[in-house]
Amino acid sequence: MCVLHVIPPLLGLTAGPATPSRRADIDSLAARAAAAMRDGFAHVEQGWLSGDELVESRETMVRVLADIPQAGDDLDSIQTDLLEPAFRAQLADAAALPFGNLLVQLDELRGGLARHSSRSLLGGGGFHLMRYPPGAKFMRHRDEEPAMSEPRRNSISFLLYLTPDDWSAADGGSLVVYDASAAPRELPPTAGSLVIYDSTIEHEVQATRRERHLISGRFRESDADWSRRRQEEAEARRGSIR
Ligand SMILES: O=C(O)CCC(=O)C(=O)O
Ligand SMILES: [Fe+2]
Repeated sequence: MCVLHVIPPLLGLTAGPATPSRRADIDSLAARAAAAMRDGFAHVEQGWLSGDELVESRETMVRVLADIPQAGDDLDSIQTDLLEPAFRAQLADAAALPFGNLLVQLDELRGGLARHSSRSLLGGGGFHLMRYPPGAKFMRHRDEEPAMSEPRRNSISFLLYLTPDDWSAADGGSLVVYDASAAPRELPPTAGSLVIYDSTIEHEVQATRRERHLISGRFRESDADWSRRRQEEAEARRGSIR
């Protein structure tokens, strides 16, 4: 996998605030995702991005990737700090930030998830622009290893698919999630869909037959908060068994 750290080029997208109705939608989404995660499931929100927002995000993705050398047959993952408000603040022209409006909405989502899941989510986290060429796949993994300890841990992951509208089963590239469902769940990368899951849930990507674009992001916690929360959750489970 090709991992590059880039200062994203400034592209002409405006970073207007999320509208009040959109904010209410995001809070409701956060509540539903937090409830799913509490029960050990990934949450899938179909059509989270649609219309102009989806088109603009796809165009931005293609423009940013066009400026970066590509690895060829392997999947490219371009790591950016765009989810970090401090990083965004230091950019000369904040109004021309790539993914500006989307980033504002993801800040709202982080706040909503923190409230509804009682996690002390930190600002920033990974914001990866991913491109799978035909034939690429991603082996089974977790975005956070429970056994490891680091100052900052991935807590909640999200995947936002910027695939073509006419993605079909024949195109492959499904995400397979090993969550609390009775059997692994195969989720096609439907355009504009957003998948939210606890970063410790295992998942993989089946081989795609068509170029496949997405944004893969992480909201983080400090290790101390992560460990305390895990312990409290384990105690609550023991309490409910008794
Ligand atoms: O490509 C996908 O659907 C999943 C990507 C992924 O698992 C990751 O970025 O950690
Ligand atoms: Fe992953």
